[in-house]
Amino acid sequence: MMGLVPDQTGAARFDSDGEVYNVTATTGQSASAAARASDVWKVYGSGEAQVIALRGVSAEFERGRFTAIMGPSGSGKSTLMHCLAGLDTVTRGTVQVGDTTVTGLGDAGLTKLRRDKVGFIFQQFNLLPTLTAKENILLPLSIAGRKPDPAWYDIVIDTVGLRDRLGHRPAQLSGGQQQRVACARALVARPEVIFADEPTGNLDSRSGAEVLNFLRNSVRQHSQTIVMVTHDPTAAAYADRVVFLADGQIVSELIEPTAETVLDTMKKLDTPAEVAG
Ligand SMILES: Nc1ncnc2c1ncn2[C@@H]1O[C@H](COP(=O)(O)OP(=O)(O)OP(=O)(O)O)[C@@H](O)[C@H]1O
Repeated sequence: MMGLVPDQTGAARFDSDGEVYNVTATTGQSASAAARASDVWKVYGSGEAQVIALRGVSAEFERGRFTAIMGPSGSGKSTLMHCLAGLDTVTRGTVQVGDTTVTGLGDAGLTKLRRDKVGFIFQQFNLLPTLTAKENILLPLSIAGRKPDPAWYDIVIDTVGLRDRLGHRPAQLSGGQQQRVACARALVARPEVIFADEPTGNLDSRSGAEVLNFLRNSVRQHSQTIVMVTHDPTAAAYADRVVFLADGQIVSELIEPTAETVLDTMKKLDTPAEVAG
């Protein structure tokens, strides 16, 4: 008998033939969380057009860990990431990044949060075409009126392997190199947490692997916190932990995932008739 079993928090647990994936994402509170969602609901529209994108999501994203968010199309992955990063407002519930309560911040507070506490990596790179790689990397710090820590800047540039490309503009770089510029831009400010939305979605598998290795190393060697939305089980396997969403709820979690265990869990989520028992 397989079923989605509501737990005490109102979230669901994936239960299949005695094999239970514990959803520790929904329990307890730890001081080491870099980001936290508590009973987050997100409703778009109203009346017949209403969509409930998140239904009481509670999750913690530990400091110095790499977490992937997976789930079927429309399950709420991007919505959750946008709410965590202060790019979208929640309908109900609370979001915290470090010691900042994001929910309730006004425009000035949100701008400060995005400038000082979070870094972003998007599928489309989002580099400014008229700026060189170096100028793109330093842009968020320049806007904030901050200077990079020279030693850290050097580490970031060497880790992403861009030293001989710093004077190039995005159009003169490959997709993989452009995404590495975007990774360096996110890392150089040492944000509390980096949110990556399908960072390898536009890359071939080799460039994708380079970017993922770089992200994983920044977690392992420099204690960066990363939360990444992906559709790709191979990409998710680079993370320390995978949180699975289905229909706006966290339904499963894997620690130390492999591409196989991620794929296996996704297959179960993709067969709702079977899941519903
Ligand atoms: N701005 C919006 N207005 C109305 N509905 C929205 C909006 N953004 C997202 N939704 C809906 O909310 C639900 C969750 O969307 P979301 O983009 O978070 O899913 P996802 O898991 O990231 O999907 P995908 O994997 O396809 O990118 C979907 O049903 C989507 O249609």
